[in-house]
Amino acid sequence: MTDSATVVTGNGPRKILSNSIDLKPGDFSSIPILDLSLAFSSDPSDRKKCAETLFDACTRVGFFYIKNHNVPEHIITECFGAGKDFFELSLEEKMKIYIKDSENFKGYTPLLGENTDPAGRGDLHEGFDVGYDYASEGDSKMEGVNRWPEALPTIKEPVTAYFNEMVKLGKKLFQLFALSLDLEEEYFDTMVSGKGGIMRLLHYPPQTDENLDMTQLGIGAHSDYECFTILAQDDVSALQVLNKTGEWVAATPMKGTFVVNVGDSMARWTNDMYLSTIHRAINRTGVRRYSVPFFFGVDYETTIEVLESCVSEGRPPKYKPINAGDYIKQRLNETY
Ligand SMILES: O=C(O)CCC(=O)C(=O)O
Ligand SMILES: [Fe+2]
Repeated sequence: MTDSATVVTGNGPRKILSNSIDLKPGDFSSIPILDLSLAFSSDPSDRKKCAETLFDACTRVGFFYIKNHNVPEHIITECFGAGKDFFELSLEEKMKIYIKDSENFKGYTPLLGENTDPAGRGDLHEGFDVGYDYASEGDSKMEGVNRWPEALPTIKEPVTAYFNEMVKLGKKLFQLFALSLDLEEEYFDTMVSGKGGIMRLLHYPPQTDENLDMTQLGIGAHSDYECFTILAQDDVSALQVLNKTGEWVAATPMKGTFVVNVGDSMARWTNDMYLSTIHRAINRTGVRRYSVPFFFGVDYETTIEVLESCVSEGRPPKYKPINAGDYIKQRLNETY
C-alpha cells in the first residue's frame, strides 16, 4: 500500500497524502462546535456572530458539529429505530427495493454494493435511500416516489418525519451560509424547497482488525456532492476527517449534536473558499454502527455558479456555471 492515494471528487481528482489507517492530530485536530441557539435568535447580531463561526469552520475545516438545533430528540430516536428494524429484514426482502432497480436512486444498497473510492473493493455498509416524496410530476431530474419495504410499512412515518425536520434545519443552515458569505439571509430561500434533499439510513457492521484492509472500509475516502450534509450518528465512533497535513481526525459522536460538512456543490458556489473535506468511516468498535446522513442541496433546476463575494482579482472563478440536477445525477451514476 502506497502512502498516498487519489480521491475522485465532483470537482476533479485530489491527491491525499496519507492513506494510512492511523489517527493523528494535524493542522486541525478537533472539529469546531456551532451553537445554533444564536442562529435562532431574533437579534440579527447574534445570527451574524453564528455565521462568522460558520465561516471560520467552513474555511478552515469544512466540518463542524451543531448543538441546540431544535430537532426533537424523539424524531431522531424513532428514525434510528426504523433503520435498525429495516436492516434486520432478510436480504431477500431488502433486495425487493434494490436501488439499482430504481431510476431515481431510491431504495436499498446491500453490503459492498457501493464503491465510494474507485480504488477500493466496495464499501462495508448497507443503506436505504429516501428522497423528497412527491408523485411524478414536472420534469425535475430526480423526480419519483420513495420505495418502502413491503414487509415493514411502519418505517415510512418516522423516516418521513425525520426527512421533514432535516429540510427545516437545512433551510435554516442555508440562511446561515448566506449570511456568512455576506449575502442577504434569504439569498438561497427560493432555491431550497427540500426537493434537492437525499437521506440515507446506514448500517456499518463491525470490522475486525484481521479483516481490516485499506481497500474495503465502512465507507471509502470521498467528498460529498451536495451543498452540505447533516449527519446523525449513534454513539459508535467511525467517522474520520482528513486535514490538510494528510492526517485523519476522528469526528467522535457527541450527544445532542449533528455533524455538518460542506459538499462539492458548496465548494463550487464559494470558489473553493469553503472546503469540501474528504472523509471516510471505519467501524473498528466490535459493535454495529448506524448513521443517517442527509445531503442537502439546491433544487435541481438551479444553476450553481461562483458567488461574486467569493471572487477577487487574485481569486478568479475556478468553475463554470452548472445545472445542479445534472451535476448530482452524474455523481450518483459514478457511485452506483
Ligand atoms: O456514516 C458516516 O459517518 C458518514 C457517511 C458519509 O460520509 C456519507 O454517506 O457520505
Ligand atoms: Fe460523506
